[in-house]
Amino acid sequence: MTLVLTDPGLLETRCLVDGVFVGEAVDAVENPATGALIARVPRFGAAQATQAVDAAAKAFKPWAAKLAKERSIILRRWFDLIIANREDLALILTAEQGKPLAEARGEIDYAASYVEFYAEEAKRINGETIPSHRPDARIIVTRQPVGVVAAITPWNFPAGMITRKLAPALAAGCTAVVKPAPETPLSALALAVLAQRAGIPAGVFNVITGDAPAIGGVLTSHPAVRVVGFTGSTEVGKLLMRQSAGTVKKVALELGGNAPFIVFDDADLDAAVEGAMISKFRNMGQTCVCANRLYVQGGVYDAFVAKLAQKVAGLVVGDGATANVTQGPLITAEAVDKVERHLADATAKGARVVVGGKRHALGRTFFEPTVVSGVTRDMAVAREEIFGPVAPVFRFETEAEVIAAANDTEFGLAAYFYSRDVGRIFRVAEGLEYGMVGINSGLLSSELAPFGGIKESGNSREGSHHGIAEFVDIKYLLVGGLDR
Ligand SMILES: NC(=O)c1ccc[n+]([C@@H]2O[C@H](COP(=O)([O-])OP(=O)(O)OC[C@H]3O[C@@H](n4cnc5c(N)ncnc54)[C@H](O)[C@@H]3O)[C@@H](O)[C@H]2O)c1
Ligand SMILES: O=C[C@H](O)CS(=O)(=O)O
Repeated sequence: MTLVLTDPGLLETRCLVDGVFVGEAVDAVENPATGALIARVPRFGAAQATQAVDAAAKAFKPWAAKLAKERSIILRRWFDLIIANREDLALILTAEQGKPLAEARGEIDYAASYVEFYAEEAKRINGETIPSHRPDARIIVTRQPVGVVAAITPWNFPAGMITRKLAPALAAGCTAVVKPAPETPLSALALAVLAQRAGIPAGVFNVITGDAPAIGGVLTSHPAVRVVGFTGSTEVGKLLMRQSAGTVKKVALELGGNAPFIVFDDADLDAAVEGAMISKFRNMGQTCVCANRLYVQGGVYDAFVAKLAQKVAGLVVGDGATANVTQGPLITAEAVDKVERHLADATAKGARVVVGGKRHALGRTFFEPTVVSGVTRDMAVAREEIFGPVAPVFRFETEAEVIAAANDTEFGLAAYFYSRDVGRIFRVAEGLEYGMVGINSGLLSSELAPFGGIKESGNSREGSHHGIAEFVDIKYLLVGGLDR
């Protein structure tokens, strides 16, 4: 399906370095639903990454010197332009990432909400005074922008993961170099076009595509880069952390997940099924906060599995650009292979496919939305991020048992549970070792809340006023001699 935009200028295929779109079209960007070539983007490497960082370093002081209100106005203009171009941005996103258009529109709204929020937060990066320990001196604490930020982002939310870093960074007065995922660079480049139109000055926001290890090598070692913001797999996050040690950079990590989704006997079962559907099947199961393990208490296990399977059977698989499609393709054929491996492992160890369970008749990167029951902790789906449309349902009997099972992972990003018992709600919420817990809800992401994980799911928070902390240095001023 040809990409027809109201503003063709948003299909930018060059990189943005120091306010100029540059680079030759080399690396293919393909539609995961059809395999069709959408565009080609530059294959930049270390040299161009260095140029981008140098441009960001040059732009830092003038950008930081602007009044907070001036940055706020420019960011608000960027927000207005994103909303005004929502449909084109959603079409680009669906074309390169595959999610249904309705979800892509939702992601553009979500991405824009961070720009809107931090356009306001820019004016509230306050300092403080602290009662002094000396009569002749005063203690002042200020918060100043760190400088150049490197942002490396994933393919599953190609717009939201950009603005969730860029908005607070720019609001704080930092400048940035963004390396988007090779599967989905066009959303980042379209956002860069709109950022330029909004008046974000040359060098403040740079986007480079190409050789990830070579670019990452520069972003994690260049002395001008103060913060490396990374959203992606835990494996790559650990690598970038190691590479950043040489120059003691702050590394803000948003990594993988393995979310438990727990349904107690006292839950509102229909609400739990609804929550499981959105938590599991949003973006075809390709989100870091997807329900990865569904634990259902014995008393409602069979009823829950039956209700869930009925809902899953009603999902419509197809090209995300087609109306009424609710499940698009997975991002690559390799992603389908991984899902197939997980299912084969589970069924070989005794799990039962209740609905779905195989590659979709559409072929290529399409997979049938699937529910498996009788799942046990020795199966790969209990330990690994599935990142596909498969809902493995475990049975449990007691509260203590399920909290222990839910915490039995190196990950700690999101967890969910359904109960209407207030004592249980507090016991389980406090017992779960996760950065975020959805209680009687399968969706918890908002720009108003601190998004992030613990353990090997990451160490940073994005969104809310907490999201600024990654991009400012706290400076302590002792003002003495006040008695002379
Ligand atoms: N915690 C969160 O907020 C969050 C959000 C979205 C995705 N994720 C996680 O991201 C993963 C899926 O995304 P993905 O497949 O793009 O992850 P990935 O780690 O493979 O890639 C993420 C980014 O890192 C880049 N990259 C890969 N190797 C690199 C290297 N050696 N040097 C520099 N950059 C490198 C990639 O090009 C991409 O831009 C999942 O694990 C998912 O859970 C987490
Ligand atoms: O995949 C990770 C994203 O952070 C998902 S969400 O849209 O923020 O929930």
